[in-house]
Amino acid sequence: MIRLKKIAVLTSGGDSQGMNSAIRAVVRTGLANGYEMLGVKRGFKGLMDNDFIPLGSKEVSDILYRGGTFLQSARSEKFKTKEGQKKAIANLAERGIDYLVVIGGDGSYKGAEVLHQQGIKTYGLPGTIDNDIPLTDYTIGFDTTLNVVTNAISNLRDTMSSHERVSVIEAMGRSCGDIALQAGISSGVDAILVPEVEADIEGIAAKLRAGFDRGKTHSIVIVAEGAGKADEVAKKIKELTNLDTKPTVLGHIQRGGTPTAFDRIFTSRMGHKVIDLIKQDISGVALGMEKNEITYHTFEEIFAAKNTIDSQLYQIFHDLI
Ligand SMILES: Nc1ncnc2c1ncn2[C@@H]1O[C@H](COP(=O)(O)OP(=O)(O)O)[C@@H](O)[C@H]1O
Ligand SMILES: O=P(O)(O)OC[C@H]1O[C@](O)(COP(=O)(O)O)[C@@H](O)[C@@H]1O
Repeated sequence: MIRLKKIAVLTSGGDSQGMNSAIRAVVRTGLANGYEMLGVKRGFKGLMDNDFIPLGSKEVSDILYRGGTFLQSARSEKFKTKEGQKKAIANLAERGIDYLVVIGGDGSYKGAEVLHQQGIKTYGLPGTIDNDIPLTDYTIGFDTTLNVVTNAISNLRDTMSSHERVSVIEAMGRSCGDIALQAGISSGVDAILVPEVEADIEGIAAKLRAGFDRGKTHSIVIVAEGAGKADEVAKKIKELTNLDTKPTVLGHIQRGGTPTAFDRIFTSRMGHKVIDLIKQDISGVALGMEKNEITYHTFEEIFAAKNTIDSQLYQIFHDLI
């Protein structure tokens, strides 16, 4: 009897909207190409705990439009140890898994790369809302998060305007300001603080004060979490302007919600492409989108590349305020 080749898929690190759609695309395309498909629960933790489930077409129905990940996600310190990795590799061997697809952020890519170095054929799909992975224009969930943040800012603007206040909104992004920058542009905010650029808080405060003196009824400042805390920035602005300033931390609300059409199509394309790479026996690579093409690079290339703020967008923002 011919043994079908086996592909396992897992989600790791912070979840992001579109992970379910990505799992569905990998599974359905894999099945259509004659592979046996399995899911691993709770990321690398499940690999070490031998927590696998068979995935047929039915198991991935009704998940396309759901946020989160039905395979669950986790962060695991134990997997960073040689002992943890040995356990994971032994479980993969025992089950005869030929290929492993890891959907997660840059930390998860490190995990995928250490397995690849130890002989496992691994693939990365960029699952993080932060958009902080080099060599891809987008990560899974980033577009959905932008829409969530844009809607949240719109709600805040209404009440800030009625009360003539300044709103300081903290968005996610520990080392990358893309959520703050792009949601800031889409919302027409007055100032953006990102971790990649040193903030001129006195200059921002002076502009906000001048705006109110001209008759503005509200102002919005968006700060990426890696650039400062909303309450501290709000306190400073209040001190410098004497304007009523309120902090809001958007928190995990940003990671939820049904994925946008963009995230669903993006993940469907990557799921399709990863099976294509498996068929060609190309491994140790992560996928992404560059100039609307689905592309791939080795993990090493991705780790060597630097993720920088989009200077053109940053300039566009400053020319629009
Ligand atoms: N250097 C590493 N070696 C092995 N595994 C790693 C390494 N860095 C991260 N991981 C694994 O990937 C998981 C997810 O990474 P983390 O940085 O928390 O999230 P993300 O993948 O979203 O960036 C970690 O909990 C750990 O199990
Ligand atoms: O949900 P947690 O574990 O508190 O992590 C919060 C972090 O997760 C993120 O949403 C995504 O980060 P990762 O890509 O590292 O998972 C960050 O923006 C945020 O700082």
